[in-house]
Amino acid sequence: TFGYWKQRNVPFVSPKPLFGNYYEVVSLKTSPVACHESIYRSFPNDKYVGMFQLRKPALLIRCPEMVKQILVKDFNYFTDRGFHADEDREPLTAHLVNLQGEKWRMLRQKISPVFSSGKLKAMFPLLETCSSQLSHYIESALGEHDSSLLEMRDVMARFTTDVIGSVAFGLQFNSFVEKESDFQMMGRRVLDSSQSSVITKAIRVFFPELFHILRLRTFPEEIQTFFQTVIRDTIENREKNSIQRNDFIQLLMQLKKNDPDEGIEANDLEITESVIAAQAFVFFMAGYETSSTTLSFCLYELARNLDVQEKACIEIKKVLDKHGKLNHEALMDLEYLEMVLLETMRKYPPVAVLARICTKPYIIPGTKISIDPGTAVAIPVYSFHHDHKYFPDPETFNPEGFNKENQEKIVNYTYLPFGDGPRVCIGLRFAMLGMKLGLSEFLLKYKVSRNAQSTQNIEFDPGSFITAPRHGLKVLAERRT
Ligand code: HEM
Repeated sequence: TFGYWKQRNVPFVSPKPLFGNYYEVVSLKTSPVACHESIYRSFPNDKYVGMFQLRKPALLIRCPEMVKQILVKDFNYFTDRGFHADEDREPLTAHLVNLQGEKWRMLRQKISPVFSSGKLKAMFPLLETCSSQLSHYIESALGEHDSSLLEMRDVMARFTTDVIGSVAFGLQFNSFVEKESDFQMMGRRVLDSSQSSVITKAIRVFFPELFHILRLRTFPEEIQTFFQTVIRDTIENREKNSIQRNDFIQLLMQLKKNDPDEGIEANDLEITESVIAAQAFVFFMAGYETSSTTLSFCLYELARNLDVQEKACIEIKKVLDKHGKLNHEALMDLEYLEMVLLETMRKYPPVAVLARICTKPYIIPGTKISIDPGTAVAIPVYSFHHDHKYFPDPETFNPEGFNKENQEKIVNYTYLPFGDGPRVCIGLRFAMLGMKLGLSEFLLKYKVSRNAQSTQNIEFDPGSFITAPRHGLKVLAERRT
């Protein structure tokens, strides 16, 4: 196995027996972000580098043109991520992120209209409720005090749990009131970053046959039962009582009934209750941590860059004056806040590496190098975002990098927080909308800054598959006067 790249004359990183180049990751000594970053930096003159994800050969891409080739032009050779769904034993894993080939294509085609701008606009009132709960919470956390040290990862996790719970599951979670709801607890268990969980996930991705033989589970059975029961009860309740609500569940139920709603194309895929449960589940899994870490990284940076914070706040007030409230149209006008969010995801892309797997024999364009089906491809988003070649002064937080003039200068396929091509994040617009709403609600009323107890430096969590701070993000919050 370890001769794979040598035989092909591809530069590669020397692997360790059994663990390949992932020993440090699996033993939680380093984060996946740091591991890929170190490989990316060790080969400054190469377009791609061979590596081994445990025993599986993988190609780490260093050249934007090749990124385009893989994500877009030659997508037909790289349709899957190499993650696995086991519909029979673990129906909750049969979701958009994991599904492969034709099944993924049909589902994506059916589900895409659910995220259209018209549908998102109709969902907006549900988001508004969550954002007003956010400011009630901050208000009570501040109480009589002028300022208070807040753990922003926790605050924003509550906000995004409420947002996604409301639109994906049709439930009011009240995460700001309850200490920890069953839902939050289940979510936390799914995202468990302990070593045993990391090892199980690694076996699932890199040794799917072994995973199956050992009858391992992606997560405990009660989690499966919990999410399925929540969806079943919601669907039953809505059908029985003819309840209509502008949320994802409603739209997915419409697909189940095969309602000929505008934009929804017919294909052979049957939308069952189990399919709905898996999608609602993945909207939560894919949307919750990504959005909440982005919001907390953003507030951490705003606490360090007070000029940026003031500029963002002035814009929010101006837009509020123009529209009378922070409605859907107002959020569309928040151009500077959008730049702030784009810069946050440049510095801290939640998904640090995009995964693809070669699905049919492929020759790297312009070479004679052949790649076999099953070979993994890793696109190191974090490393592109931190490469001086593409982003001058990458460690400085500077939203101006995304003003109209500078945005045009960004080299294509070097800025990829939501991925690209047919498998680009389906929740992109929804995520931007929710994050803008949470941030503008917050910044309108509160200021963030630093003191000796606030987080000074960020260390990434080695057990997390997304770019997350290891010890939370504390900032000082105070009321605006
Ligand atoms: C800041 C927030 C978010 C970020 C940074 C983010 C990022 C990403 C990235 C990088 C991918 C992989 C794209 C690729 O492989 O090319 C992805 C896929 C996906 N995301 Fe997001 N995401 C966010 C929020 C959301 C939300 C809110 C939802 C749902 C409500 C969502 C649902 C999905 C789904 C279903 C996929 C799989 C798409 C497919 O394979 O067809 N994401 N996301």
